[in-house]
Formats: sequence, structure tokens, C-alpha cells
Amino acid sequence: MREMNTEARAAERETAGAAVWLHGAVQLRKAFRLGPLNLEAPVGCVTAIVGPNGSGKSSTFRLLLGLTAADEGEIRLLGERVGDGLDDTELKRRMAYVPEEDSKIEASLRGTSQAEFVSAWYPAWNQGEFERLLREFEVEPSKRLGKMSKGMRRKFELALALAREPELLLLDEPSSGLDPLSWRKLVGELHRYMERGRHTILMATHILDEVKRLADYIAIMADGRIIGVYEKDELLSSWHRFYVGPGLGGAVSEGDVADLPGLVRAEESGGGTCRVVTSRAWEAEGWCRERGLPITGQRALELDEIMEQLIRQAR
Ligand SMILES: Nc1ncnc2c1ncn2[C@@H]1O[C@H](COP(=O)(O)OP(=O)(O)OP(=O)(O)O)[C@@H](O)[C@H]1O
Repeated sequence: MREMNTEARAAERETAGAAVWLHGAVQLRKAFRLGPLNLEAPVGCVTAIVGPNGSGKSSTFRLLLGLTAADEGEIRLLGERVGDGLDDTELKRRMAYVPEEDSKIEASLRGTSQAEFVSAWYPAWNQGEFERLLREFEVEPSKRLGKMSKGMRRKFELALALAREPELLLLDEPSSGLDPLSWRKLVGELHRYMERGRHTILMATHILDEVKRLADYIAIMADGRIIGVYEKDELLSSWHRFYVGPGLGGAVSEGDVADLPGLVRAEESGGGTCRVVTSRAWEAEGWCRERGLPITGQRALELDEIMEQLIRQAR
């Protein structure tokens, strides 16, 4: 049995339930500071990292994979510490990573040879599942990887990752280059993977529909930092735009809604109404009702609008 000191036990307790655990991770570069990053991606859930170009999503993946080193902080994957030159061979066998850019090194290999190599390395490799995925994605594995189209190569890499039956799947822009039909199939396959066991996905994506369909949690990144981690349904249901007024007391001004719960912005919008954005829709509704302020129009904000507001607040 593995010997553990008190500190290791405490860390294990703390990270139990988190497949990806980042605590105060910082990487300093000449022109960019990544972190401090704090993130707990729960086991059995899909966590999507979203954020503008250059916010640090791919850099975070490289840090998690130990491809680059953290200058500060601690990183654990599936409860195991990564970095500091630690031997992560066994850990890597329990996970799969599909990077944003396909490797050029393997371009001359045929898909079949690459699969043979990978299957020998991963104990949970499922050949039947691999062949099913290739059929589903309509990928011809006898082609050389460098001769596959961008979308085809991506589907090959995704099939290769899923067939390993990893406990943890790290995906950087998984649907980059996929046509709409392939994209729908991928979303279906990722759902299937999540249903098949105690699996976890951490993915970076720009496709908001992908986030809506797949994610349980959303981590928003901006300027090298994770500015917040949110439960998706809660986030999407709590941000609303209201039109308030006019009330019995006449026109509603910005000042009248200054204490509205979760108020993010308010502007007079003509006809005695005020347009407000709130991050606490239920409470804001009740607040208006109590004050006899009629809500004459209302809609939930889209994820991109919420992200824009949260990033603005964080800067
Ligand atoms: N190999 C590298 N060497 C030095 N700086 C890099 C390197 N790759 C990225 N950067 C810089 O690190 C920062 C974060 O980039 P990163 O690729 O992690 O962002 P991202 O959120 O994944 O962006 P995108 O949405 O465009 O994929 C940027 O300022 C970028 O210019």
C-alpha cells in the first residue's frame, strides 16, 4: 500500500471530488502572466473554460499537462500532483488530451499505425469503441495523418482519445474545423462518454452552443486569470434584462432602480421606462413587485452577453 504523510492525506481530502485542482498556480512569462489560477473541476462533470483570444486557455492546458512549469502554486489531476519533474507516467495513462493544434511530428504515420502505438500504451484501450467512433465520424484510418483534412484529423484524434476510456478528458477547442454534422455527432459522443462512467471533461471552447449543450460548470478566463467558475444553469437563469416602468408614480429613472438587487447597469430607455441588467433576476423581480414598478419586458441574457459583463466587472 502507498505510504502517505499527514500533509499528503490532507491534500488528498481537500482535492477529493475534483478531477482537476489548481491552487494559486502562476506562470510568469516575459509578456504574459498566467494566474493565479484557482479551479476545481468536479469528477463526473463537464467544465468549460471560455474566454477571449489570448486569455490563457491553451496555456492553462499546457500547465496542467506539465508541458510547461508553474512558478508558483499547486496542480493536481485525479488527486495526483503534477509538475516539479514528478513522474506522471501512470497518471497520463488515466487521461487523454486533445490539443488545439494537431502534432506535425506524426504527419507521416498512417492512422492505423498511430492507433496501434497508442493502444499498446493505454491499459483501458477499447478497440471496438475506436472502430465504432471511426465509422460514426466517417474517418478512413489507413490515410497518413498529414494527408487527412483538418476536420478529419481532428475526428481521428478525438476517436483516439475517447477509445482510451480516460477518467479525465482534456479538450482544447475540440470542434475546431468540424462541419455542423460532425459537430453534432461529437456532442453526442461526448454525452455518451460522460454517461459511461465516472468520467470528467475539462474543455476550452469558443462555441457557446457547445457550452450550453455540454457544460455543467463554466470557468470564465480573461487576462490570464480565471475570473469566476459558475454552475451553468444558475448562471444562465440569473442574468436578465428588464424594462421597468412607468409605474404609478410616473416615469422610472436610473436613480429609482439604483438599489435593484444584482444591478449591473441601468439606462433610461424612453417612454418613462428604464432598461436594466441584473445578475439576480429572481430577487430583482420581487424587488420591483414590492415597489409597484411594472416589468414591461424581460429576457434572459445570452452567455456571450453575460461573459462580456463579467469580464468588464473583473477588469
Ligand atoms: N508559445 C508561446 N510563447 C510565448 N507566449 C505565448 C505562447 N503561446 C501563447 N502565448 C501568449 O500567451 C498568452 C495566452 O495565450 P493562449 O494561447 O494561452 O490563449 P487562449 O486563451 O488559448 O487563446 P485562443 O482563444 O486564441 O486560443 C497570449 O498573450 C499569447 O500571446
